[in-house]
Amino acid sequence: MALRGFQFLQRDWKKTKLICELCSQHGSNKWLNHKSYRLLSVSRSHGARPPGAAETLDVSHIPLERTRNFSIIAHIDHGKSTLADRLLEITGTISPGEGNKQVLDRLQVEQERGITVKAQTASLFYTHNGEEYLLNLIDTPGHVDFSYEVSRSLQACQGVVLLVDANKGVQAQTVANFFLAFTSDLAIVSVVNKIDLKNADPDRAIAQMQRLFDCDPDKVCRISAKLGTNVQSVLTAVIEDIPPPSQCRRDEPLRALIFDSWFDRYKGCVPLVAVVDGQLAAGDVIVSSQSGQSYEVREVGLLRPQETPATQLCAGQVGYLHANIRTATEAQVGDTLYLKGQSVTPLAGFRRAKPMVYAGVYPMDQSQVPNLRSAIERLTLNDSSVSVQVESSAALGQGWRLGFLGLLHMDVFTQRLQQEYDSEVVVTSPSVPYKAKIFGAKNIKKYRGDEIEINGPAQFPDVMIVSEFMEPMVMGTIITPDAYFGAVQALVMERRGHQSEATNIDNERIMVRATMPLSEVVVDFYDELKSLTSGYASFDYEDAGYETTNLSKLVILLNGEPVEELSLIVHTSRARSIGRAVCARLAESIPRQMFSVAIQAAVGGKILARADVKALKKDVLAKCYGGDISRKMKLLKRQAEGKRRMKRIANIDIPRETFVKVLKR
Ligand SMILES: Nc1nc2c(ncn2[C@@H]2O[C@H](COP(=O)(O)OP(=O)(O)OP(=O)(O)O)[C@@H](O)[C@H]2O)c(=O)[nH]1
Repeated sequence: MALRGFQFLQRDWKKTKLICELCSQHGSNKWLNHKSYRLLSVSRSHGARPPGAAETLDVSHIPLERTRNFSIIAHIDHGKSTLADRLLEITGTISPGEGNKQVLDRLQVEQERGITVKAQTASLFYTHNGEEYLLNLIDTPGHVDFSYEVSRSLQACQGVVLLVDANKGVQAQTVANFFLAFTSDLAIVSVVNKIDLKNADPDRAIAQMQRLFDCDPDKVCRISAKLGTNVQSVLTAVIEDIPPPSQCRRDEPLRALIFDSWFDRYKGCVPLVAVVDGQLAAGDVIVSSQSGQSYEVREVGLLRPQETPATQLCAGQVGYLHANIRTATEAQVGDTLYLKGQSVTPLAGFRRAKPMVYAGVYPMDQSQVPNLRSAIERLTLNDSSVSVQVESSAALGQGWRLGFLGLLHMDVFTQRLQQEYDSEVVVTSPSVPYKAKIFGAKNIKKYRGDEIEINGPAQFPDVMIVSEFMEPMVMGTIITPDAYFGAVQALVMERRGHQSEATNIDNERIMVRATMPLSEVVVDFYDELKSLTSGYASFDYEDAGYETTNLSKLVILLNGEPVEELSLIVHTSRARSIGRAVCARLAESIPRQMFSVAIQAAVGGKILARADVKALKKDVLAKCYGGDISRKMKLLKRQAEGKRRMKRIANIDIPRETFVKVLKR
């Protein structure tokens, strides 16, 4: 396999360079100097084996009793990926070394931002009391916007390692993740990390865990994932306290649940499956229970963390398969695979993620629509929490209305579109999913029911026919030092929230639970909370249904022309203040044009706010007296490049980022 790849790369070096640029870290023009590591980099990032490492694993002899499937869960930055690195090292999956930093954070966006956005799996072999165990580890993201990755991963596990930072103690996402694991009936191994820090207080963190989660303080592992201190005790606890997947049956017909998948340009869709019953090997013909299509399996294997082929995958194990599945829509997460000719009951699959924010996503130019369509299809295969609907706009042309789990999720998704699929996009102002009850909807052709969902300003109905508007609410959990309790309460009230409880989790910190409108939370609540509490408070939220509200559509006009893409749905009491803020922000971010621009915010034809951008002719060559022509060309080229990144709306050039910026307070 590696040799074939090598010959191919030598024959077609242009393609090779392209691949490497996609991997970006290894992009280089110097083909001759780089051919060996180029092959390695292609291998690493696309999952194949490096040369010489191709050995087929046989894991069929490891019984269910010696198999453990577990996730590492924690608040953001408490050290999940660092612990995963140490576990990979201890089990010999990767060799110990300086270069092993967050090995499972393989996406470029993860490395750039230093956060995990995608759950990653690795199979480890570990000998305990003279017996070999197969441990399937899933490293999960910590940020609330990626909680769908956590809940999906937990379905493939029988237990979790719950990690708490010894310095910061229990945080809001720790509480949310604990309840996710607890309600899924999973065994919990409690671990306090970062005990090496100067101001670490593991006793305080353990006391908090005991108080909130009722865990046995003597069983909490105290570790430093960074230095490797006591990490072995985590592996022992995983083996002793997490049960094996005993509900799996190896002698039953095959049932394999797809719980992740990704697109490989050579191998097509690569599903990652949890084999629940039976076994799966190369040569088997499998059927998708969703599409009914059948495929011949070419290869099965384990992630270590690269793809490593195996003779077979047995019930209780987690691994990938290659079956020449060509289109991204064929291997959907939640699908059950079974052997052709056998009849089985499909597995329950996954609850679909409920989008928290919607935004229009459009190509920079309409000729890129087919590319963007295929990029969105391939990326949503790897991120199944994104919902997709086709939409079109007068100014931006054909595009898509995508549903995300939060603004960070939206940001990461659009960054991945650009980095992994070279698709640059314009994103319109995000909006939460509102609802409206319509008078006499039966008589209005375009409404099918009494209640409609409003996922963006373009869908906002005429207020005359609406009997009631409803907005999505969330139950927020805030953990804050008690010195900031008053400030936090004031912030919650300012954001139209109402506090339902406040619990002391120790002598210094309070956990506040409050119901708040999602629209008030989603944009910048966390930033504001962090700055109010000098970074000490943490925040997490969960869905809390809908409540009646009063909404208006704030229309933004540029030189008198309404711009749907910049319009917003707002709480009526906030229309004027948001209108003013949006006009001011637009005035700052719209570059001065050849003519003056009037920016207005209006509700139902009534102008509530206005700002102006004065006219200007930008002569980039103004300071270039005589001189070299290449210098002038460079300046003009830079100006043209800048213009390309703008979107022309109502004859006005608007920078791409403006659409999201208008929402910030
Ligand atoms: N001093 C010290 N630092 C640690 C330890 N474990 C992790 N860190 C540091 O904490 C930071 C966050 O670590 P990560 O492993 O990325 O945390 P994470 O929980 O995976 O982060 P997300 O996946 O983004 O939620 C990094 O700078 C690590 O080097 C530890 O035991 N001691």
